[in-house]
Amino acid sequence: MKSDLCSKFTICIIEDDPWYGQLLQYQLSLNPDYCVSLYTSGQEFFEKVTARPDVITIDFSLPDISGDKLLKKLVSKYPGLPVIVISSQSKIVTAVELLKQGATDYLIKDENTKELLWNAILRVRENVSLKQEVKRLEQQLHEKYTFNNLLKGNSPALQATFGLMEKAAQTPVNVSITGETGTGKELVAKAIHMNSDRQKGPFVAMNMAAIPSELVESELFGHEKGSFTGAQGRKIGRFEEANGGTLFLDEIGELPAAIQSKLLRVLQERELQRVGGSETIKLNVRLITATHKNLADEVRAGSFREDLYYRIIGLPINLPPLRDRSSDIVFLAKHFVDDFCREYRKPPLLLGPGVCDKLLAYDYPGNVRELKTTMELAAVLSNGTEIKPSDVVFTPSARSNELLAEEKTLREYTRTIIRHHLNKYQNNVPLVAQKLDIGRSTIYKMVQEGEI
Ligand SMILES: Nc1ncnc2c1ncn2[C@@H]1O[C@H](COP(=O)(O)OP(=O)(O)OP(=O)(O)O)[C@@H](O)[C@H]1O
Repeated sequence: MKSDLCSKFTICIIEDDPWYGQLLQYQLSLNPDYCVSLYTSGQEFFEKVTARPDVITIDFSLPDISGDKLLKKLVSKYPGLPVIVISSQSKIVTAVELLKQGATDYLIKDENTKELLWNAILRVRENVSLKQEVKRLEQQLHEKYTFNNLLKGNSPALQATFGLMEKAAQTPVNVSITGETGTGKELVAKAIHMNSDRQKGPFVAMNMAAIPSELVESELFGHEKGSFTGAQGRKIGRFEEANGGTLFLDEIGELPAAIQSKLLRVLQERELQRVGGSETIKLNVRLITATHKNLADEVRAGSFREDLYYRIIGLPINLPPLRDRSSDIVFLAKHFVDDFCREYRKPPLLLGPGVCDKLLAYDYPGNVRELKTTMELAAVLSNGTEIKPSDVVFTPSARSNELLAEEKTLREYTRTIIRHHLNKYQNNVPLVAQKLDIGRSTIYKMVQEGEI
């Protein structure tokens, strides 16, 4: 690339006064990392230099071309190249004009020029290496956030999800993600954001179920000082925080009815007013929602607004539970163990005989999150070079503990379990009977008798 210059940091000086030019060349060449060449006119520079230098210094008053014209030519030939103008003119307006046109620095010719130029070039180098570092980090970030790198697994269901995520990343359409807890809904939302043209904007996540209902409105839309008791200062809401990026609303089914209409209005009008405020804030936010509920059922039951449902549904992505994508289970288990060993600098661990069978026999109510913690614990418990079945411990889920603590009769437990399955499988009685390994007639009878 730099064959006509050299492989070091290349500096071209364009200066018609040979004595002054040589002085600058000598001074800069004291740095062994620099390769400095001198040209006495713009014409000589363009004739001799074909490769892009790292920095150019130009004399403002050359005989063959004015400083501003030369600057324009250099900026258009080498976009982004640092150009330092050296001039005997100390007029501020000239300096400002040249800086506006793309000069990196403007130095006055006097007894301090050598030192000022030395420092200006050090700054340019610092800037160049910072830009390279940013580029490298951006590249790394991009690789880190590719779908394959974020979401591990080789099941056909996950591959199909990648196809939908690709479509979502390419367009600004709203996205709604459904799936049981721990299936990776937030990860999918983040991956879409990081692969969309909003990747440099913020990704803001808010879980509706985690916020007391009386605070949801102010969390989402912000508030002005004094707008309600306890509002001691202005608060910027999550919508405003996410401006220019993506807002991920988890557990959208929990959104209080009173706020649903305000959310609909904000989405339709793409602007909001903070609670207690009158200023209108324009929004440019991509919305991704998630829920483990069946929102269509919520609409039918009257607890979720139909118009809001159609507004947010956009591109639907369903993440199947982990137990229904068994080919991901062992793949993910291995991935989490490898990750854990790398992070804690432990030698790699194999999955020993019997581990895969044990992993595949379990039903993962907590999905990938549960598998992850189970495998991390297995890696901690393991004493040798492999994980044994006894290292894989499935902790009873909080849900089942809670359920047992209720101390119901067996009949009541049966009813609860059947009701849960009917809700989950949209009242598909044959499927529920098959899942629970009971006769369909048992279910029909309970329904008939009003027990369910
Ligand atoms: N395919 C996957 N590959 C790697 N890690 C995953 C995958 N799916 C989920 N995880 C991990 O599982 C955990 C749970 O994921 P996440 O929080 O995205 O799930 P969720 O569906 O949003 O859960 P919840 O409904 O409880 O909010 C996270 O640690 C996430 O990194």
